[in-house]
Amino acid sequence: MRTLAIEVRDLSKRFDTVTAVDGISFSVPEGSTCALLGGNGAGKTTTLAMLLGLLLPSSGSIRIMGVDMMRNRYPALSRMNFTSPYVDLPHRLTVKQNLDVYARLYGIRRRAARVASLAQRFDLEALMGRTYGSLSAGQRTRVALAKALLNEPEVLLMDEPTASLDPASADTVRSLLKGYQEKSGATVLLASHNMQEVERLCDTVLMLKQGRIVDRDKPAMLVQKYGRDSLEQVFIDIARDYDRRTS
Ligand SMILES: Nc1ncnc2c1ncn2[C@@H]1O[C@H](COP(=O)(O)OP(=O)(O)OP(=O)(O)O)[C@@H](O)[C@H]1O
Repeated sequence: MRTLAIEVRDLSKRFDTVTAVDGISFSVPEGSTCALLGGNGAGKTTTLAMLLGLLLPSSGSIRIMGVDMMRNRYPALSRMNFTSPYVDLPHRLTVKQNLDVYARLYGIRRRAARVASLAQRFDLEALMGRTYGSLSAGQRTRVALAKALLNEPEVLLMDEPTASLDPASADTVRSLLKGYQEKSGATVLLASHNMQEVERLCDTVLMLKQGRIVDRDKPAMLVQKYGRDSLEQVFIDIARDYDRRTS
């Protein structure tokens, strides 16, 4: 049996009157890629933020690489990384300075070589001297992705990794992510609204609705189960409360 890289049990998050995440349980086996899908406000970002320790859960447990994240997440954090449109990099530092600072923070050996190699992979070489704050949204996304791979994470959490990228850049980034995942054997959990991305990258899908997991399976199995041609149609069915038993 494969080792579980991520194990979430009965996880909930309440904000005053809103229950953003409502008792979800799931696990992600080591080396696999799992998608969190759901409409706006379904609880994807809140779930990822709790996994990263940015938000304290109201209840439940999280284990990442066997580490109880509620007790002491530090042994796991150095082996993880993340991208999120809600967490910015320092605007006044150049791209090169940003990557260098994070490489120091992560204690990377042979920093210059690692930064140069990621800059080349993410097509950042021409941007290295520019301040991060002066970049376009898509350029910032590429920098954030390079930053996320600096420490060669074993677990990668990604919130909308290609949201602001043009189709060609998004395609390149997906290939890079898939290549990294296959080469390193990393475990990836990503939230996305892009169904083609999910079908291409993910082994399993967790369908979230109003903070609950309403379905879970391999992308192809979901398409088959709902009698549809694509994951996009399944997503719309679930969002609109389609009852497959009556079809
Ligand atoms: N800090 C907060 N205070 C109050 N409510 C919050 C807070 N953060 C999130 N929520 C609420 O929790 C619910 C889940 O939000 P979350 O951002 O996790 O959804 P999401 O699935 O990531 O949505 P989207 O696809 O729109 O990014 C929403 O109803 C949201 O309004």
